[in-house]
Amino acid sequence: MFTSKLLTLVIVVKPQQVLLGLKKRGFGVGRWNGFGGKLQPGESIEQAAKRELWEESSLTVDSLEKIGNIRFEFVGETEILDVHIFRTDHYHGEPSESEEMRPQWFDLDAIPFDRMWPDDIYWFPLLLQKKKFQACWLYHRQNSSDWFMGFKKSG
Ligand SMILES: CCc1c(NC)nc(N)nc1N1CCCCC1
Repeated sequence: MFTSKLLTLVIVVKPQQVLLGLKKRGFGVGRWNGFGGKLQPGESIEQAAKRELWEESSLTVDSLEKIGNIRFEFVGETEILDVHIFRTDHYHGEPSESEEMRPQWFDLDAIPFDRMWPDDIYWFPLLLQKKKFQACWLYHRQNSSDWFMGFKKSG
């Protein structure tokens, strides 16, 4: 019996750079990623995305563009992560470090894919080209830390 957990992910883009945060604790610690997390009761996905962006980077946005959806299944686990991905090119404020994340701007030709989740290299180019995408990934542990990843037929 599978359950799915809704998660948000916001990628902030400016003409030649993308904003990523270094996860300082918890799930995905040590990886650079967009800003996001879980929904709170009564929140829409977009409201949660804006709240998480504010909490993790101090940025606020007027609008978010829904650009993708990726479902992650982890072999041996019954909870599927259903990640709704947003892009924004307009934001207010300056990125500042939070307890969760240390924000940093990266040139588009220097995105640290080797220190991000392994699936990102497949969909970041689509996000940067403003192409919408859907994906299903199957992860399974090869040893204590590494994750092997394969495409999983959607559905
Ligand atoms: C684990 C799912 C995941 C992932 N692949 C595995 N890749 C990226 N970039 N972000 C992810 N989330 C984004 C929502 C918050 C949890 C981590």
